[in-house]
Formats: sequence, C-alpha cells, structure tokens
Amino acid sequence: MGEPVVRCTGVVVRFGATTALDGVDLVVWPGELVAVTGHSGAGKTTLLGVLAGLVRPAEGEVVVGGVRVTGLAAAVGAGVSLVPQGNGLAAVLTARENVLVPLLARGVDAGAAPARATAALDAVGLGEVHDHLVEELSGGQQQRVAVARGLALAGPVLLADEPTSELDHTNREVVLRLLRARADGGAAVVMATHDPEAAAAADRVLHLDDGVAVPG
Ligand SMILES: Nc1ncnc2c1ncn2[C@@H]1O[C@H](COP(=O)(O)OP(=O)(O)OP(=O)(O)O)[C@@H](O)[C@H]1O
Repeated sequence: MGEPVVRCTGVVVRFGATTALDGVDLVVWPGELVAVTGHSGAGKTTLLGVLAGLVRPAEGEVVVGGVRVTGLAAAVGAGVSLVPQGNGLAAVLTARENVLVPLLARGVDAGAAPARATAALDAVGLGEVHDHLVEELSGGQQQRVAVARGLALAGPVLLADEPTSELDHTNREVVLRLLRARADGGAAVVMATHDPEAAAAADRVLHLDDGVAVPG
C-alpha cells in the first residue's frame, strides 16, 4: 500500500495561553484531497502552517515524504507548497512574476519556468492579465494568482488555505476542479475551508473544534 505523503502525529501548538492545536493526527495519501473545516479560530490555518514548516509544534511531529518537517526549509525540501490565506502576493510584481519567481527560487529550469507559469495562470482563467500588476487585480483575481502559484510548483503536497473564499461560483468550481485534478495526479492536497461546496468536493473532511479533531 506504500506510505502516506503526510503523517502528522499528536500535534500540539500553543500561542501563549491559547492551545491552537491539541493533539491532532492527520494522514494523507497520494491522490487524496482532504478538507480541513471548523469555526473561525478552530486551528485550520495553524495546522496548514505546521505542515508548511511555518509553525513549530510544542509536541508531536510532521513527516512529509519520509522527511521530518522541522521548519520551512525541510518543508520546501519535501516539496510542500502553500496557497496562504490572504494570498501572500507581491503587489508590485505582475501576476506572471508572482508565479514565476517561486519557481525559479525552487530551482525549476529557467528555460521551462515561464511556460509553466503561463500554463498555471491560463488554467485559473487569468490568460488576459498575466502582465498586470497584482495591485491592479480584483480580490478574486488575486486569489486565483495565488492558486496558480501553488499549482505551478507542482510538488507532492499542495496546501491551500481557504482558496475559494473570494471567488464567484464559476471560479470556485474551476479552482476546486484544479485541486481535484492535482490530487488525481498523485499529489496530497489539503485545503482549509469554510465553504460547504469545497468541503463536499474533498475525499475526506478533518473537522477541528477548538484545536481538536472531531469526527465529521
Ligand atoms: N501567531 C499567533 N499568535 C497568537 N495566537 C494565534 C496565532 N495564530 C493563531 N492564533 C490563535 O490560534 C487559534 C487558531 O487560529 P487559526 O488561525 O489556526 O484558526 P482558523 O481555524 O484558521 O481560523 P479562520 O477560519 O478565522 O482563519 C486562534 O485562537 C488564534 O487566535
């Protein structure tokens, strides 16, 4: 049966007196799209942060592709990419540059990277605005640039934090279809969401309640 891509065991995260995650276990296999749901403040972003090596747990461990994730460098090395909440785009770069720069930073061949960036932007329906500055784009367009950036990285683990929150129905379906396709291609995809339609598109739901995983 092979190995899961992501194995998260007994993860506890505390921010001062707040316990954001309280012993969370999560296993994700290649080909799975998992939705993480829960009320605002339940710990969804924190969990994705732990998987992305951005948040260090007080207890427990995360293993991705057989590598223990001890920080950002380990997560990047294991091929984790994150579509962050708030998109994390550089406003003064173009849509295309926002997708291209991380590809080059991760060592994608400079000859191949531009076509990959273009294809990812086309896939999310942004063919017309490749060369527009991000600050000139609408919130929904910016969100799709962030999704394109995550998709273009094409690693074995794609994390997406509320990737459809700014989108209309049509674009939400486009993004969900792309995440589904990425999982069908063998990646492990983990998506935090408040959107019941997005959760319904997942193979499985991990529901968090005040940092505790509860049966969905
Ligand atoms: N950097 C931080 N410093 C202090 N507390 C934090 C920090 N990040 C998160 N928290 C707290 O941890 C808890 C979980 O927050 P988290 O952002 O993971 O929730 P969430 O489920 O993603 O919420 P939302 O749906 O609103 O994005 C909250 O109580 C939050 O206030």
